[in-house]
Amino acid sequence: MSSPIERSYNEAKELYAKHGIDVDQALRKLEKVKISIHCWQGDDVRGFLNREQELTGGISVTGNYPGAARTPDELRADLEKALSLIPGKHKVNLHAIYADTDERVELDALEPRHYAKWVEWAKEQGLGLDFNPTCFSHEKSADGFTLSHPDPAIRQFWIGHCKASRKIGAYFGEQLGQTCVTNVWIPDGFKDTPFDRLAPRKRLKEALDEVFAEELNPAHNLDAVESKLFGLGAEAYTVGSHEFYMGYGLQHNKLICLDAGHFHPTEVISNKLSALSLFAEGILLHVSRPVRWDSDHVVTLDDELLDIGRELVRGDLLAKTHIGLDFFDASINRVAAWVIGTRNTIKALLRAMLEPSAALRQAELEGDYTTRLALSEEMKTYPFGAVWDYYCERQGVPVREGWLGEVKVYEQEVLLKRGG
Ligand SMILES: C[C@H](O)[C@H](O)[C@@H](O)C(=O)CO
Ligand SMILES: [Mn+2]
Repeated sequence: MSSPIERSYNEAKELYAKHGIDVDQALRKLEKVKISIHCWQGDDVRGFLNREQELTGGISVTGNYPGAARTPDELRADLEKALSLIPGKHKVNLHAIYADTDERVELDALEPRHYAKWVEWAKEQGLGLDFNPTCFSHEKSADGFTLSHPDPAIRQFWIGHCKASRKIGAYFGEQLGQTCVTNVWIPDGFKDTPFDRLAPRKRLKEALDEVFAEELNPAHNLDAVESKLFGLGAEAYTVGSHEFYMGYGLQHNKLICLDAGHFHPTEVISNKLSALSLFAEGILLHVSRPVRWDSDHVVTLDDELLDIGRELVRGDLLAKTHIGLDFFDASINRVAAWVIGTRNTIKALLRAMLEPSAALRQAELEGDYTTRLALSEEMKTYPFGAVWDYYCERQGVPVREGWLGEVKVYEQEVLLKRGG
């Protein structure tokens, strides 16, 4: 006797099949997509290397919801809880400051051994790991510059940290058999109008050439560079603008990272994917939700997220796009934030896989924009939810809001006992 969810799924399958959509095949494709889940949502981007250090770099976490992770073990426990509520097998994205070590070690002296416990855990959990040098929240980034700093000594420190980070990324890739994406983002910029926009960019270009000089096995580590339009304290100018990193990434075959909050408020990254895909080695996404500014809100299933899903699926870009998340909300349960944001991102991909792409493409080619619009609009009320529910049930995770009760229990039994 099939379950109500299976019955609804079978009815939905029949409906989609009328448009030539093979739903089972879509789910097999979806199951292969790994989302890179960012560790820093779990503790408000504080890390463990220097917990007294305040968060800098022009980014900000608001809210004071209790129960933030305070140790690597607590963070791994919270990630495990979130992952148990998310369908599929994914990756966890670490920042350098999340080293699991009792040593007092400087950023430019970090080594793979400082992350051995993370690798051991990832192996147990069947996860991949991604990585990021942490070029903020440090005394040597206090004046707002790192790789583009005019002081050669400070520049060398950050170059050393980024070089060390790439080696750690390659260690992750080699140990886990899943390529690690090591993404460089720096906060460098000016609060007010600069006199010289060019010199910092020349310094950054030369610094990155040093950072990337060592050839690493691309099966183990892929480098990414992340642009940004502005930050708190860098409102007037950022050294690593989109034009800079698009140029650098294309010239040096680096992944180009598009963060949804890093462009003008009228720009969306979904609109950039198809063009960039024709020239870039690969794309890294930081799926986020800017509200008024690069606020890093938890992603909701909004039009932009749905459009990102559509662009990736319609353009067959999933193989060259690494889908990372980047939001940090301390006003809600942090495990719930991971679950909501990751499930929504996967939903957006599934929605895109359940559209009559051949019919829509044909209608457009024939100039039949009536059918294109009518069919696109009608598909919005096809029983996508029945397919999503079945996928969750088949993947062994709670269906619909069933996961929320588990997070609330975890909150009572674990998070609230941490205090703070
Ligand atoms: C913590 C991340 O490195 C950071 O959010 C970066 O990716 C970014 O988007 C800064 O605005
Ligand atoms: Mn980002």
